[in-house]
Amino acid sequence: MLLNETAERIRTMEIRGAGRIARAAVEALAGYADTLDATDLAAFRSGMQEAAETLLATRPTAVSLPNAVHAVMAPLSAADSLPEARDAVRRRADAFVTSSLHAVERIADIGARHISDGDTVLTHCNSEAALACILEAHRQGKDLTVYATEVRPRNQGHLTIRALDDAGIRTSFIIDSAVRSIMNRITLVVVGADAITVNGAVVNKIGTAQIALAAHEARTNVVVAAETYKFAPRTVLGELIEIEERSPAEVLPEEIARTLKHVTVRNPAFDVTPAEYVDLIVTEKGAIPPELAYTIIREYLGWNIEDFQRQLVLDHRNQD
Ligand SMILES: O=P(O)(O)OC[C@H]1O[C@H](OP(=O)(O)O)[C@H](O)[C@@H]1O
Repeated sequence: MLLNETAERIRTMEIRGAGRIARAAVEALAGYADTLDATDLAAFRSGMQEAAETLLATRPTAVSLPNAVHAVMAPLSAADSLPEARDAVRRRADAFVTSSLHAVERIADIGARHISDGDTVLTHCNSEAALACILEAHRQGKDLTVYATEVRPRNQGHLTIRALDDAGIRTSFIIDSAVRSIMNRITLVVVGADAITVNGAVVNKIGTAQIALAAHEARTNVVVAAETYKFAPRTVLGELIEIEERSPAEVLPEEIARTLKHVTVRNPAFDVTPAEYVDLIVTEKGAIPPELAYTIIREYLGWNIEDFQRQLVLDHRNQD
């Protein structure tokens, strides 16, 4: 698929879900590298940089996107020739896709251990990683009931109930605002993540934070299923995760909005759940309490404090 086409499909959410977005982006970069008509290495690097920026501009919140793009673009600066650079992009992209799919499988195995026979699980949105845990627990023969939310305004809950139904899992479908009223029946909340900060806060689909708050009040555990590339290295520098605000037309039809003079329709797509409302984060490297998010950033994403200090110096120089 062409790079611009992939970017558009990510922007319109035809391709969605933090992991799927990351895999689609690296595949688009590899395809672009194969066909990029560059006469020398410098032209290739700048063409690839432009392509990376087009992809990064599609959706701002899911950190899997910049992490995946970084993984593919990193070897470009070390390459000595154009064929070597082209080859490195392809190899890195293939490796990312393989390891991403493998990570989801590992998360399913590890996450399923935290789901017990007889659990009533609440999930929100349509997370590949969270669903993988639930489906694996079911596959292992655990008797589960799942509550799935609708997920206004884009209705990702419809995808979730289809997947649960296909697997033969007993499922109740509820509107987002019904969460607190059914929380006393829920024994475990399992959700995905678009980004996890260094202090263990979880950025996920709008509504996750109030689900976690209701779970906290009811003393119900909250498990987050997230690959290590959902952890946000730059939050070590104090950078905040940008929360995407999507078109008001997703929430209220324009013909109605047009008649309302004093009403502004807001459509934040994500919210932030503080670490204190999260009990466990299941990654492909193991399950950790949110307080250990920094260890994932340091050990598995390969970003250490020296990298950040160098980055800070560079940022200051650029500002001067
Ligand atoms: O990577 P996986 O686990 O599939 O999804 C992680 C998260 O990405 C989705 O965002 P959107 O629907 O693209 O806005 C949801 O917020 C979901 O929880």
